[in-house]
Amino acid sequence: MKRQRERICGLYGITDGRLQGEALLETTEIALRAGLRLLQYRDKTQEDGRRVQEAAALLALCRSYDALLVINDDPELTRKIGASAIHVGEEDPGINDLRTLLGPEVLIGVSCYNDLERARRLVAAGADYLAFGSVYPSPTKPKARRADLSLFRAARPLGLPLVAIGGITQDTMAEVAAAGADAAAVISALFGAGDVAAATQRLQGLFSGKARRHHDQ
Ligand SMILES: Cc1ncc(COP(=O)(O)OP(=O)(O)O)c(N)n1
Ligand SMILES: Cc1ncsc1CCOP(=O)(O)O
Ligand SMILES: [Mg+2]
Repeated sequence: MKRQRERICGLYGITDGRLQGEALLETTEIALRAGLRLLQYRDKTQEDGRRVQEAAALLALCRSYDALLVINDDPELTRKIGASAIHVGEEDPGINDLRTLLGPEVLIGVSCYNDLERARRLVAAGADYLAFGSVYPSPTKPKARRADLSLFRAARPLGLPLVAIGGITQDTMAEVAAAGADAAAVISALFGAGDVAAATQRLQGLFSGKARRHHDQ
């Protein structure tokens, strides 16, 4: 199966590490039922047994909604459950090692922070999407480096889908889309919302309403 870069668009939900087990699966299904089609499993613990169980269950759930599951950080977990996408940052394994372990068909997303040179290098190395952020102060990762929204215009010629991350809420979603991001990755404003179904629909709608059609630019 070919890497599905066109699926990197719109609302990109990332699981909240505070949700585990049944609560994680139930909340994720609420978001999927409300229309989420791109999900990252992000769990920064070392609790491998639970992580394998949760990731495998999320993969089955995502497939039943025709959603793409991306695994954060962990190539071994990606391989073990047979996921078709992984996200890595500067402290994670590099693209060459990932291709050796996971093969040519797995989609690889990379964190570029606020660094266009890093983005250029990772395009050359074979990345499938580029993430920039934190575009706003992030409640989940308050110490994350900040990145300006102007990066999305600057990175457009690199030719890959562009993801914005960090502190994105209903108040800022339209601005992120208008800046030229293809997708907006969200943890707190989605999985921390009182009504996850309503938040999914609202965030997705705000993004789609302002998304640029890049071929028109
Ligand atoms: C879509 C997306 N963008 C950026 C990140 C951050 O990755 P990283 O810098 O490796 O930090 P951690 O998430 O691993 O703490 C991401 N996970 N997803
Ligand atoms: C993983 C990560 N990398 C930069 S900010 C961030 C967390 C995003 O979460 P939130 O949407 O709650 O700010
Ligand atoms: Mg990482």
